[in-house]
Amino acid sequence: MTIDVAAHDARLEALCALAQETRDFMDAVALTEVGGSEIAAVAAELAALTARLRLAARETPQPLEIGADGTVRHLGNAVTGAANPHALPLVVERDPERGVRADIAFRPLHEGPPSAVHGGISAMILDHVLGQAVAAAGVAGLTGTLTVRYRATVPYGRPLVATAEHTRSEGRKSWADGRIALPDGTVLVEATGLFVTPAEWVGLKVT
Ligand SMILES: CCCCC/C=C\C/C=C\C/C=C\C/C=C\CCCC(=O)SCCNC(=O)CCNC(=O)[C@H](O)C(C)(C)COP(=O)(O)OP(=O)(O)OC[C@H]1O[C@@H](n2cnc3c(N)ncnc32)[C@H](O)[C@@H]1OP(=O)(O)O
Repeated sequence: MTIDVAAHDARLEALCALAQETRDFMDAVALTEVGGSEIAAVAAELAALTARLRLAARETPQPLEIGADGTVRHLGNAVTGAANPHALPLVVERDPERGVRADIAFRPLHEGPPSAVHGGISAMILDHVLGQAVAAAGVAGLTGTLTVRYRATVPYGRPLVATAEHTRSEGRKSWADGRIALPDGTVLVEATGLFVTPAEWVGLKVT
């Protein structure tokens, strides 16, 4: 079987653009003040679009890909996947001082308590960045436990920063600490997690 790489890449690019349009749509749904009949008309158009996409569908989102250089791309990931409308998407970078870091831009869509971000959303982001910190340390694993301390409510609509670092490993168990903070370093939520490397992942190098 031959794969047209250019067509494949162009399709994925189009899918990522569709996911971003979908995020914009979801934001608009959360904030709209248009009238009921207009809402019903938009819902009908949306249902027709959904039917078009379902004409050809996969059973799972875009898969995790590990490049020859060990870099990981997971376009279907719920936190980082550019092709997944659920994702912010978060862009996680290696931080020379602190393991990994990511700029976060929460939106009104993420509201939990009035005017603040849902605690489960913050926990999801922390789960992910802690996981990437242990992966960056060469000991990628699945979350065993995650402990979250909510110090202050998390605002949406303003820039925030998530950081995390691997702290230690014992056998297949690895620990990481992380936090979501204001740009001035004020910590809003902090977490510590234990990640277990499945036996079949031992030795896997991801960067
Ligand atoms: C081969 C292809 C690989 C492809 C993927 C490759 C790489 C991925 C690459 C990059 C990843 C990049 C970033 C990651 C980013 C984010 C991470 C997202 C994290 C998640 O969103 S992930 C979803 C939620 N997560 C789960 O879905 C886990 C479900 N669960 C299981 O899959 C198993 O449960 C597992 C694997 C956890 C353990 O299974 P197991 O059979 O390997 O473990 P076992 O029993 O042998 O225990 C060994 C030692 O760990 C201790 N231990 C075990 N479990 C523990 C627990 N929960 N708490 C505390 N300690 C625990 C034991 O007490 C023992 O400790 P001791 O050695 O001291 O006795």
